[in-house]
Amino acid sequence: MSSVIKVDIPENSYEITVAPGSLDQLGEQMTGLKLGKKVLLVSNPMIFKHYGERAIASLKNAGFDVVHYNLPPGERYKTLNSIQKIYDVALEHRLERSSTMVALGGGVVGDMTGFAAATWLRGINVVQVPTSLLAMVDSSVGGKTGVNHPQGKNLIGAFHQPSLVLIDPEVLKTLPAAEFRAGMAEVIKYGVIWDAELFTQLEASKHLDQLRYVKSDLINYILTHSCQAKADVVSQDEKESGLRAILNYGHTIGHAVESLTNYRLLKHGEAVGIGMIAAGEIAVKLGLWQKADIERQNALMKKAGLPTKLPAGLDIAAIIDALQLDKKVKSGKVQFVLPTQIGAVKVTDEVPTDTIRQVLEEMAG
Ligand SMILES: NC(=O)c1ccc[n+]([C@@H]2O[C@H](COP(=O)([O-])OP(=O)(O)OC[C@H]3O[C@@H](n4cnc5c(N)ncnc54)[C@H](O)[C@@H]3O)[C@@H](O)[C@H]2O)c1
Ligand SMILES: O=C(O)C(=O)C[C@@H](O)[C@H](O)[C@H](O)COP(=O)(O)O
Ligand SMILES: [Zn+2]
Repeated sequence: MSSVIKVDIPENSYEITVAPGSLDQLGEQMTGLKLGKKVLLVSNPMIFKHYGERAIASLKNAGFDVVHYNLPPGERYKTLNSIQKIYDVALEHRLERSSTMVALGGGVVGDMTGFAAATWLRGINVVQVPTSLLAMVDSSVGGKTGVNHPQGKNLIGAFHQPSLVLIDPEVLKTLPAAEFRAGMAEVIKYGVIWDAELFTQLEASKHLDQLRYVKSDLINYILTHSCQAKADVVSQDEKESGLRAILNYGHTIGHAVESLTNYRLLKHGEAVGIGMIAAGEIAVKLGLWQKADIERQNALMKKAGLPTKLPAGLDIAAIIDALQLDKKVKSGKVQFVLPTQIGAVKVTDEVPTDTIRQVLEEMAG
């Protein structure tokens, strides 16, 4: 079963195709988009080993002239230094304004390839072919691209929408289980912030961490509902001047924890899950959310195999300080995305620091 979701942004509209086996149709799918002949496929060694040759064969069959480059794997390499290496390859192979970079990988490859494409020759085409659950449901859609600064997460970047997002759920078969679990945090996020029906479906599933092996329509349902939620939000507010901030649910504390632990202890999705629990607890303490609802959220997080406590030994004062580097900070005030019911959130800067501290202390591992 395949589905197409439209991201409707003036002058930047594109489609997200979710279709099993579609990796072999990459070239064909790109043909209709009137892109130039030259393609730089960016991946990492592990993903390239699994899927690189198939992607390249499909591109070549469709008449594209392809070179490829593998980034070192991992969040620690999501840096300007890695972007410089992509530029070097782009220069060596004379990528032109009409050329395309194809990101074949998880969110790290996607964010960096997107940023290189956004900035090379002041912007060339990018196609996202996400291979992790997280990249399929989140990072490949919406055009946020970038890298980390040594002091903080995603501090350098640009909005640059892809020309196409091509999701082949079959590639999830090789995704390590822990990565699948981490991606599920962003799926649960959509349930809490936007799509109560998705949330209920996740609650009804017995095999949240095994879904990619189970023969059921649920994985397709999860991919399409998550992409639809993101497309709905981004279509209304491409550059986060308002509504889009809700996609940052769990990220205010999540990003602080991720960068304070030097991207070594937690995967992005795990840190976001911890941040969602913290934001939920803050919402309950402020009387915005019912206890019964946060219990549902946290039960889902446990069922998905996600951590629910802060890593041991983290300095709570350092987390509170790091919140100041969040991109949502306005006039020095930290903004939180807080749930009000399953499927709805509000953004507020009225969260007392004492409440944040109390919640973090309760969550200390
Ligand atoms: N731009 C956005 O809107 C957005 C949204 C969410 C997250 N992000 C970013 O995405 C990144 C996290 O992405 P991620 O969770 O995909 O991590 P990742 O890109 O590091 O991928 C996780 C691991 O899975 C491996 N992998 C990926 N697909 C595979 C497959 N099919 N088979 C085997 N191995 C595979 C990768 O090699 C890597 O080791 C973070 O940097 C985060 O900030 C960006
Ligand atoms: O697309 C968005 O907008 C999001 O906030 C999605 C997040 O899951 C993602 O991690 C994003 O990169 C965070 O954005 P940032 O602006 O806080 O870096
Ligand atoms: Zn995220």
